[in-house]
Amino acid sequence: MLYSCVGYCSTVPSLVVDSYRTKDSASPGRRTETGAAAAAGGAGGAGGHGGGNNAGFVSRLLSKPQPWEDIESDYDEPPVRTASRDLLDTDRMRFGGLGSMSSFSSGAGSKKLPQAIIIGVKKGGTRALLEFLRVHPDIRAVGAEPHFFDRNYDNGLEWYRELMPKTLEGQITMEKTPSYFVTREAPARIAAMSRKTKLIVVVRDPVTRAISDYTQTLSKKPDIPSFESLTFKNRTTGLIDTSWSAVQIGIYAKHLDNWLQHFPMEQLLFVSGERLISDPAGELGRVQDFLRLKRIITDKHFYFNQTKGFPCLKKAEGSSKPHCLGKTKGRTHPNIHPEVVRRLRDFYRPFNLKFYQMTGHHFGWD
Ligand SMILES: Nc1ncnc2c1ncn2[C@@H]1O[C@H](COP(=O)(O)OS(=O)(=O)O)[C@@H](OP(=O)(O)O)[C@H]1O
Repeated sequence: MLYSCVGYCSTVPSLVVDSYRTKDSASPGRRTETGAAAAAGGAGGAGGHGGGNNAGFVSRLLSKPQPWEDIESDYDEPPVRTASRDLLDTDRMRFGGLGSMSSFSSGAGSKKLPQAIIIGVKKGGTRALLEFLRVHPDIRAVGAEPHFFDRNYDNGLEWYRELMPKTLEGQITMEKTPSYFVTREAPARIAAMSRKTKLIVVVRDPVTRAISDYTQTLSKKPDIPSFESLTFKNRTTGLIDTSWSAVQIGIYAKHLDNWLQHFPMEQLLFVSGERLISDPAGELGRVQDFLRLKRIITDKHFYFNQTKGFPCLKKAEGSSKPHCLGKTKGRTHPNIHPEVVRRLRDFYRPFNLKFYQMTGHHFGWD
């Protein structure tokens, strides 16, 4: 199945470069990224904490108001273009994944708005989670990222519903668009669709996540400045540049606070990106419970592929063949100087602690 990204592929990366222009392009000075991707403890679910006082806490930790609107969403995933209704058939054909195709061609069932959405985080492991979930017979998901609640909202809910695969009674419709988690308008928009929507967030150590994010951009724009020069506002004082999206996305407590203004914590599930790699069946068990589905996806569905270095499916949905994610998932990260990693860890520590407190779960990043 071929994807295209009309209207985004060309414009989105240039936004990234714009944000780099003010930056120094000093040499990378890369050595090793330390402490990254360490397997964390489990993941959090309902914690019952409201978002009331968190904004004050987070803003005290940040030196200035953040330009949330500028967060770059340069994903690997094929986005759905801003489409008029007559483009929908083409879009349907591009929604890779046998699930959407088989639902489409079978003609059975009807299209429904999603009852559950993977809202983030970028580079957290969102594709792996969705691909694994699609194995479940009671889940039907869109392959591409609709970006409805951030970029395509003006197309209206009917446009969005049309993108969905057909489902039968009792089946859950899902999509994933990782940029929702950092989109200020997304919580209110999703709540306006349905206050009952279940929200899943795959979170990953924010330092590793930032490096992964940078690695992705580097793969597309090899001339960008070094990770180090983008990380600091002032290298000598060690002041972190929180306006750089790779840094900003990892301030999970701040983004979560925005969601808690519109959804109770019980409707959010936090999946550990680290555990999704070290124990995919365990995390999938939690997700199936959260979605009130029978635990059908178990450790029998996974094997560890030594070449890939990640868990893969023994049989992909609608296929009898083993399936690993593509080569844009599980890239080799550049070595980052340990001092830079340490500074970033120090920066994120209070936000991480706040996030653990809010979710009622310790993710083990510190
Ligand atoms: N099973 C499996 N196979 C391959 N990759 C896996 C898997 N599980 C989690 N991951 C991690 O997923 C990271 C990419 O995250 P996302 O899919 O959320 O990226 S994106 O935001 O949609 O671009 C990707 O990040 P990088 O390693 O930095 O490439 C992987 O570490």
